[in-house]
Amino acid sequence: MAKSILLLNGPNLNLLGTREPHLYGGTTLPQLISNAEKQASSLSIQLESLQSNHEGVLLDRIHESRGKIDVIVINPGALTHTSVALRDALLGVEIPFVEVHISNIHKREAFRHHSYLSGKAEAVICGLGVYGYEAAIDYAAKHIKLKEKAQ
Ligand SMILES: O=C(O)[C@@H]1C=C(O)[C@@H](O)[C@H](O)C1
Repeated sequence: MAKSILLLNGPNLNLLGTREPHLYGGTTLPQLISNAEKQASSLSIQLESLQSNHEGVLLDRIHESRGKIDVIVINPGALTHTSVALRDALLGVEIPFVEVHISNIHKREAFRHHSYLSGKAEAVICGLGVYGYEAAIDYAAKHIKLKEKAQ
């Protein structure tokens, strides 16, 4: 079965490009997804993606990924700081994940400094702008290839 990455973006990330560009930059979500698809393809890895403003939709997509997705790259948006359910879903399907934040959450309001996911992530990338997604996908691909070699 082809190796695959699921790229998840949480609430308000559909506004990328116009949302607080001093924090999140000018790249739109469609541009970001297109770049990610091209990068994954160059690494011979399938990429699926979903953005949702609804926690349950993200949870359902994670559940559906069990046994089908090799690594999840997720920017949970504000759910980072609030959602035990999202942490439980990721742990529940036993799929390794990489956490991405466009901004440096540790340089922002105190309520953004805590993540319910970071303690279980393979890696946490924040503050690199949208390049963080490129780094995360590169890391995820390496994780997949290392796992293939070990088998
Ligand atoms: O930097 C980001 O990508 C994260 C995106 C959001 O929407 C915020 O709620 C997070 O606090 C930070």
